[in-house]
Amino acid sequence: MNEYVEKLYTIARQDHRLIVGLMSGTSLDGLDIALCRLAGSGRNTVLEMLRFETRAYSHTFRNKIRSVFSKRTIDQQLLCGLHALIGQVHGTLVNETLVQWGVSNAEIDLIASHGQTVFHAPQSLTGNYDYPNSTLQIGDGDHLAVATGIITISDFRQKHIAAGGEGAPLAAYGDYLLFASEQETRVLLNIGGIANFTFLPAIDSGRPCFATDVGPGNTLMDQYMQAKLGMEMDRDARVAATGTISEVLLRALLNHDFFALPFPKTTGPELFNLQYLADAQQATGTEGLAENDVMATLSAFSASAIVASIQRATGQYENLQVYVSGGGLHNPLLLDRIRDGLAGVRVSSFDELGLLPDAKEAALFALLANETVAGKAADASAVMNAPAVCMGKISFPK
Ligand SMILES: Nc1ncnc2c1ncn2[C@@H]1O[C@H](COP(=O)(O)OP(=O)(O)OP(=O)(O)O)[C@@H](O)[C@H]1O
Ligand SMILES: CC(=O)N[C@H]1[C@@H]2OC[C@@H](O2)[C@@H](O)[C@@H]1O[C@H](C)C(=O)O
Repeated sequence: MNEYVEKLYTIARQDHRLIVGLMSGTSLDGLDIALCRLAGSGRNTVLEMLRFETRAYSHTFRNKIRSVFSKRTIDQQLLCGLHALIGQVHGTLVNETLVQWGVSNAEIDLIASHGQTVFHAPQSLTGNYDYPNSTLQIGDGDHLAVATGIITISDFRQKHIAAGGEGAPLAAYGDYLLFASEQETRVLLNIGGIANFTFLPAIDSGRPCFATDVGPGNTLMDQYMQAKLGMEMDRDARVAATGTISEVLLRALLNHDFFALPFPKTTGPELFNLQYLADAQQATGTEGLAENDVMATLSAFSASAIVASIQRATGQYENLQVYVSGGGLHNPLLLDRIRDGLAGVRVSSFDELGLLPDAKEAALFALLANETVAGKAADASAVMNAPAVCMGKISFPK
């Protein structure tokens, strides 16, 4: 028998597993690395985060990814090269981080690698029904397995699509398994490049859970800051806070069919990009708006889309509790606007649920790998659009 088949069998039967979850999101800021201890599976899963670190990408590496990221026309040689390069870089970052933590590779049971999304193309976005829903994450898992000597599970989104989904948001599974409460109705809002939330009505209510993308989180603000001001982000909303919202531009930004689509739905920077902003500015004659006013408006755009979606999903619910994770949690202006828009609803940081907000998505992929080796496919069947599948492909180190 292949030694790794036997090893995987042993790992699957352990009462707990040490899994390194990896996430590189749409912000391209770096690789989130979460060392998690997972016991059990399904609704009995206990996830404990032991270590977490974001390893920032170098400027050069980030720009290499940007050369193909969410673009419809690209150089295929670059895409091919990046598929291998990202796998290698992630392998090196995991090795370095484990050394830094004083953890040996042999102690780790599995790596769970999301990879880098370079294009997301649900039919609802492309309008082209000759092709199925599709999404592409690169950074091949074989490179991670060989570089680290650790069995690696990667490329989680394809099975979701094969089973009828859009490949996202996969947060639905972990959010439901770990955080659905018997009595409390919860919205778990993640504000990354794209904002998404999981709606978890109290289990006792018997109502369906679902996870959906909402629209832009930080991506438009980041893209604008990079293009116009040469900065990676509007740290602490210093620029947006000095601007004035253009109501006419805000209305134009919010006027897109995506916002009227029923839940659950997904999107990406393929739609929410600088062209989207330029079109709205042109339609409203606001091309001359000062940069801080544009930033104030983009911040209001993200906040309004988030508030409207949460209200639409939860309208009739009382005692609603919103828990926020993702980089947008660190943007005070954005958070204030969301709180103002959701007046009467408790909006707090995700760490109230016992998990570091910045680490949530990386930990989620550790949980998905745990389900794949030790769970049952049907474990999240209470969630709408969460097909009962085990996700990810398994790479052996040899
Ligand atoms: N102090 C801060 N002030 C303002 N914005 C911040 C701050 N810290 C982080 N952010 C925002 O958060 C972003 C990173 O968020 P995060 O790491 O959650 O994104 P991601 O995981 O790449 O996205 P996604 O979930 O869409 O894949 C940054 O690009 C920035 O826009
Ligand atoms: C295709 C893709 O990479 N989508 C990401 C992205 O970032 C946020 C949002 O858009 C979400 O749908 C998803 O990631 C999270 C981890 C998810 O699948 O739940």
